[in-house]
Amino acid sequence: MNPRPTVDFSPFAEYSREEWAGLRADTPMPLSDAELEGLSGLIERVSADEVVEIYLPLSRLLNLYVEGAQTLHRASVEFLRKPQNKMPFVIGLAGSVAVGKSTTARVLQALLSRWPSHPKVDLVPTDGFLYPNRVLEEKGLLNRKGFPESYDLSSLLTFLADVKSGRSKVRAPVYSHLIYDLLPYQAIEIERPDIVIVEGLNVLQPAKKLPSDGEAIPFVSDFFDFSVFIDAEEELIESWYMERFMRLRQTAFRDPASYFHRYADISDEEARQTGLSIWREINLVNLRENVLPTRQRADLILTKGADHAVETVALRKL
Ligand SMILES: Nc1ncnc2c1ncn2[C@@H]1O[C@H](COP(=O)(O)OP(=O)(O)O)[C@@H](O)[C@H]1O
Ligand SMILES: CC(C)(COP(=O)(O)O)[C@@H](O)C(=O)NCCC(=O)O
Repeated sequence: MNPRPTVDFSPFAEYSREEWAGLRADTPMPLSDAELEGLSGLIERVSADEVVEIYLPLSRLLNLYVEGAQTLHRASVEFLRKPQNKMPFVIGLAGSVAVGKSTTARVLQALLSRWPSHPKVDLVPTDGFLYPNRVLEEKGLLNRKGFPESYDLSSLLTFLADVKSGRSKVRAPVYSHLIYDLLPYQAIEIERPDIVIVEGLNVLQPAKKLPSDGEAIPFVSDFFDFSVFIDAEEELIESWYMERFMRLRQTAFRDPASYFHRYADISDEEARQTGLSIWREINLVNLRENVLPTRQRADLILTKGADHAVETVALRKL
């Protein structure tokens, strides 16, 4: 008997690194070595190969989506015969703690802002929408930072609704990893952006009912025009988390203002144990319970291997 032909039900088309790199076409590499250096996070610089082979094709694809949305917006303004403000294109960027969201967000911001049709690209990390430590403590959530319930969801939704209604100036609160809390008098102000990149663990979470009135509320991702999930094996992410933790111990934790200052002077082994237990008891649990289950909701999944090198790219079929 002939085996049944296999049917591909996956909503994604998968590209190997080589196939994806070939989609760059003639997009020029717009970043100098010095700019790349400035963009990288704490430990390793993002390699020029990575930018050329992965992030340039992605910026080219996103440019097509953004220009398509701009054309559609102009057509509907004409149809409605009502003047409307500039409408930013919103990109959601999700994935585990330490998988490389903020580094990727900064690379994309730099690349996307080189296109003349969308030069103003703003970046908003969702940690600014965590409840302040005082509130987390009252709610018994101080050890659940990053879990869905640790965010002020209505404030995040209000921010996104303001951005997507074309308001000319919108402010987002700011979280500090140094003091491990919100910065009370600071805000990210975004003013008439072309693109907003919203980066955070939980941006693809399904909607929850707000306890206040039991009304159904939107998904955060309802406000996204495109979303990206960054994925990697747990062991790799743990090693990136630990590398960053041990490096911070020699840098930021030395600052007496740092919440983690007490970890600056303990032995390497004690620090390693502390970092590992924060990873295993908080961030890994959150990855398994809340973050990973949202992966299939993204429009594009970047899967990384060792050294943060992207090995496959899965793009939602249109
Ligand atoms: N593409 C990359 N190439 C090299 N190192 C990277 C890359 N992306 C992230 N890193 C490193 O991995 C660690 C975690 O990255 P980060 O962007 O801070 O993660 P997240 O925002 O997801 O917590 C940092 O030390 C950063 O320097
Ligand atoms: C601040 C974070 C929750 C990330 O927030 P995000 O910007 O992804 O919304 C995370 O990086 C973090 O610090 N988690 C807390 C783990 C701990 O208690 O140390």
